[in-house]
Order: sequence, then structure tokens, then C-alpha cells
Amino acid sequence: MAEVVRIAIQKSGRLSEKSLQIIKNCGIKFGSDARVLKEEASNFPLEFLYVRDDDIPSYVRDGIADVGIVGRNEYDEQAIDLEVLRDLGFAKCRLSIAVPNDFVYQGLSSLEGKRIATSYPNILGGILKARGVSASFVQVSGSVEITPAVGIADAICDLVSTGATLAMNGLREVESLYTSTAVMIGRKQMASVAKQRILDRLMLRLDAVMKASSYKYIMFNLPQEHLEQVAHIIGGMKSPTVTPLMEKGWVSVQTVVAEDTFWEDFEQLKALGAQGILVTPIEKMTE
Ligand SMILES: Nc1ncnc2c1ncn2[C@@H]1O[C@H](COP(=O)(O)OP(=O)(O)OP(=O)(O)O)[C@@H](O)[C@H]1O
Ligand SMILES: O=P(O)(O)OC[C@H]1O[C@H](OP(=O)(O)OP(=O)(O)O)[C@H](O)[C@@H]1O
Ligand SMILES: [Mg+2]
Repeated sequence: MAEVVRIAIQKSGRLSEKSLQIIKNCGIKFGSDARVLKEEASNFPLEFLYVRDDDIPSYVRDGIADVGIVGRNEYDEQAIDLEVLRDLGFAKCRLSIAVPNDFVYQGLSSLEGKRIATSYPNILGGILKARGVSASFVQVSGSVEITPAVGIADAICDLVSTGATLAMNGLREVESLYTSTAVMIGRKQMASVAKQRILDRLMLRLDAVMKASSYKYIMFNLPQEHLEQVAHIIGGMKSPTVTPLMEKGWVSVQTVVAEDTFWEDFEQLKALGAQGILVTPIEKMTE
């Protein structure tokens, strides 16, 4: 039987949709039925296992899957010795301490001797130990925000992104301890040379897709006299393409700009007289 790489993906939850999307963007075709728990791509030697996210690190460790996509929080909590192959950037959240609105909080030392509800006792334990705080943990696997209201905890340590769940449950975030994004994990050594080759092909595609999503393609018209200043703003990139316009003294500029500084660059371009600014996403990108 031809070799395949098996990837473990969260069946249903915060990671599912984006994990599948990133692989679809690699041109890999799959997705027959939402109830199927194991399926093979039709145009790439990749097999999908749809499982609970908590099981992904141990499946990879035990060779049931070759790679998996999981939150860094889950991976670190389980402390299973694997390799983080890529940081995929999505599912960004933080692990924070939150307390009831009337709790007087003056730093981590306010947690001394308190009961903290969490699904992350190992990460939290490590941080509190390093800060010399001793507290007891109430381990729950979900709906952590309910625990102070039902009287089983004084504070919580849970994942936060918008903060809406905390606010709705009368809690306030007082300290962010750790930030997490989705990561692709794998064993340090693939089970066979053939699997490693398949993984290398997958990673080549993944890198191109991730790189493309962190840049935008931008086109605009500019008074020629400002070209040098613009080149300075979009510095670091390869030279832009510059074409003269029919109207004397004007040029058309096309280039690639980084997503994370996009709005700052945009404002500066506007200030230098750029007009007709057109921005498009990039689907794939390599060096
Ligand atoms: N509010 C959030 N915003 C962004 N990412 C989040 C958020 N909450 C959790 N995550 C990330 O998504 C991962 C999966 O969260 P989810 O809530 O779907 O897990 P779960 O309830 O344990 O699911 P499962 O049923 O698979 O065990 C978390 O481990 C974390 O990395
Ligand atoms: O800051 P917010 O945007 O409100 O998000 C935070 C919530 O999201 C996660 O739970 P999730 O909704 O995934 O439910 P779960 O408890 O079933 O995992 C997390 O455990 C928080 O409860
Ligand atoms: Mg889970």
C-alpha cells in the first residue's frame, strides 16, 4: 500500500475550521461527510483523523498520527516531548487569571492560599511555583467561568480572547500569563523516509500559503517626485514595479506589503499623495 502521512485535526471546535481551511489552501482535496472520522485526500497522500483536541499530542507520540494541529496551550499542558513543526498563527488566545469583580487583586501574591479553577494545572502550577505563590487547584475540563459563582473556586485561570465570557459571568481579567496559537506538531523523526518526503511536500505548500496570508499586493498611482520616499516606506521588500502613467509626472506602483504594518504603510502612502490605492490578497507566495 502506498505510504500516507496521517494528520490529526480537531473534530469540532475552535481549531477545526481553520485547520481544514489551511490544508484546503494547499490545494489538497478532501471532505466527503462531516460524520466521517477518518478519510484520505483525493489528490495528495494525506489521511485525516478527526478527534478531540486533547487526544492529539498522545496520538502523535504513539504514532497513531504522524502530525497534528493543536493549541500550543494543550501541547504545553501535556508536556509530551514532540516537535513544534510550524506555528500556524490562528486560534490566538491567552491564558489569564480572572477573579470575581469584588475580589481585591494586587498581583499574583493575592492568590496565595486561594482555590483556582483551571483546565491547565501544569502550566499554571509552573508559573505560580516560579513566582513563589502556593494555591490549590480545582481541575475542570470546561465552563471554568462558572466555578466562582457556584462557590468551588476563588479565582480562575482560563483561555480568553474577546473577554466576553468573563464579562458575562461577573469576572474580570487581572493577569495574562501565557499566549497561545495553533501549532502543527510532529515526532522528532518521521516513521519512514517516504513519510518524511510527503511531509516535506506538505510543508512547502503550507509555508507558501502562510507567507501569502501575511502579505498583501498593493497597487497605486503616485506623483513621481515621491517615489523615493515611498520606496523607503515599503523598504525591506524587493523593488516595486514602477510604470509611467499617461499623465506626466505620475507613475503606477505595484508591490507587496506586510499585513501587520499594512495600515501604517497605507496612511503614509496617502500622505505622500498616493491615489487609486488597490489592495488584493495573495493566494500563494514563495521566495
Ligand atoms: N476563545 C478562544 N479564542 C481563540 N482560540 C481559542 C479560544 N478558546 C480556545 N481556543 C483555542 O482552541 C483550542 C480548542 O478549543 P475548544 O474550546 O474547541 O476545545 P475543547 O472544548 O477542548 O474541544 P474538544 O471537544 O475537541 O476537546 C484551545 O486549546 C485553544 O488553543
Ligand atoms: O474571551 P472569549 O472570546 O469569550 O473566549 C473565551 C472562552 O472560549 C473558550 O471556551 P469555548 O467557547 O471554546 O468553550 P469550551 O468551554 O466548550 O471549550 C475558553 O475556555 C473561554 O471559556
Ligand atoms: Mg478538548
